[in-house]
Amino acid sequence: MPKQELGSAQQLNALIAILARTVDERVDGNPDKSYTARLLRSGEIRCAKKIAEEGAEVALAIAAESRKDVAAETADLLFHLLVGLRARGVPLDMVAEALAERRGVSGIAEKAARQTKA
Ligand SMILES: N=c1c2ncn([C@@H]3O[C@H](COP(=O)(O)OP(=O)(O)OP(=O)(O)O)[C@@H](O)[C@H]3O)c2ncn1[C@@H]1O[C@H](COP(=O)(O)O)[C@@H](O)[C@H]1O
Repeated sequence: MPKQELGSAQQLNALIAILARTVDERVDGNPDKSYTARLLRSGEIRCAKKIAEEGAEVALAIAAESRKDVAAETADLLFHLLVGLRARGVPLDMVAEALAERRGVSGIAEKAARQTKA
């Protein structure tokens, strides 16, 4: 399988930024006309349930469906994650910070450090 291209990640990054802005704009949107506005209006628990549902769909797609289905389900999940983050008032900066803090730290080393502390 070819390695992930940096250009593809940058394209996804740009699209996520645009989508996050759209989600922001929908906070005061009309729930009769906007799915995002409706979901935001329905509260954090509803957003959380949608994320769980979409996450399970990604998992099923990865296990047993086509690559195209995996990509489509992942797009659904990313959208619902953005809505859930907005519903909880978690800015993308905070997620970026959490990811940046882990950069270069192996998951194996991180788990070992946690087990030493316990
Ligand atoms: N990326 C998305 C996106 N991905 C998925 N969805 C919607 O998410 C919904 C949930 O998917 P499901 O398969 O679970 O459908 P469902 O069972 O009918 O949903 P529920 O009744 O359980 O909520 C569907 O209605 C999809 O259309 C999206 N809706 C909107 N966007 C983006 O958000 C923008 C703003 O959309 P509106 O807020 O609707 O104007 C759009 O232009 C898109 O760019």
